[in-house]
Amino acid sequence: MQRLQLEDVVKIYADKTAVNQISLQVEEGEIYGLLGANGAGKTTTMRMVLGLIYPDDGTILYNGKPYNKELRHIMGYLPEERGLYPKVKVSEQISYLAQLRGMSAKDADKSLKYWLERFEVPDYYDKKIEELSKGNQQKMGFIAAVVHDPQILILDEAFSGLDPVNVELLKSTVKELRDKGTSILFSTHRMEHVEELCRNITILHRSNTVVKGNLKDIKSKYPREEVVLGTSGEVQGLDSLPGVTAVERTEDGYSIRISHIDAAQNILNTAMSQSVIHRFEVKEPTLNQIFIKAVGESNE
Ligand SMILES: Nc1ncnc2c1ncn2[C@@H]1O[C@H](COP(=O)(O)OP(=O)(O)OP(=O)(O)O)[C@@H](O)[C@H]1O
Repeated sequence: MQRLQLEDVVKIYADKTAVNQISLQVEEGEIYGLLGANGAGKTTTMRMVLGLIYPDDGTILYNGKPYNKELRHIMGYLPEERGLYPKVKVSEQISYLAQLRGMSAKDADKSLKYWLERFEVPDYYDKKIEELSKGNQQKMGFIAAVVHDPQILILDEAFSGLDPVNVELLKSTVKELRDKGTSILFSTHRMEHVEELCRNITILHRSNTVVKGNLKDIKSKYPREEVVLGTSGEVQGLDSLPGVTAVERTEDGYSIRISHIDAAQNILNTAMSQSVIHRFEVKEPTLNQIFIKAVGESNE
């Protein structure tokens, strides 16, 4: 089922088009990656989905229906900038936010306690936000976004400021929410997180959609331009093979840039005639490479 649908959504600020005809669909139990360079239009898109600002054109549907105020109860938002009041206690603040989203005081308290236990910080219940470290404030922001068990969760740089252990903790929580059916709009500049979590993505650049679709399909359409070669010793003449554009020595062999897939076979033959091969891989482009390429091409 489609939880969230954007069709040709436009937002214009004075003479600046911040979002130009974005269309995307997020299904039940899906994490959708919303990516883009700085100023591309991601936050504006998320704020429109949340009903904080209105689109100038296009439609946004939630479970097939247009926006109404009750939808606040089924949406959760972790903004990029800190959204919690520094001087207010975690318990008061998160419980208040949960009640604004339709929970009873008792259920809100129960859910908050569950999440604090889950993140192994039950003692934060009575702490003020300002007493917590930056990373732990981020965790409280995450709890504030999920405490009322939203159907649609919007995460903007959810893992920023977290140490690697906490990144893993939040990542596994996000996956669990997805598996329970939550639809997640996930925005980040960290492409490796997108590769791990998202099925479909949109890359925005200067308000326009420059790449959109299933991440695996997108990757298969971009040419493979890197060969990783593990060898027992040196291999001569790799840089003069046709289609080889750059050769770099690595710890255990070579990283070779190619302009065409046909070059891979010649590389393998050349290497085999001179050395024992313990690794040969024609690498799929990373999302980072695809992002840089797509944004660069659209600049041109
Ligand atoms: N309230 C506003 N008034 C005027 N222009 C705005 C406003 N909010 C955003 N913009 C402009 O709209 C464009 C998109 O901004 P937006 O904040 O959506 O980008 P973003 O993709 O979230 O960027 P970042 O990765 O830097 O957070 C930018 O050019 C920005 O300057």
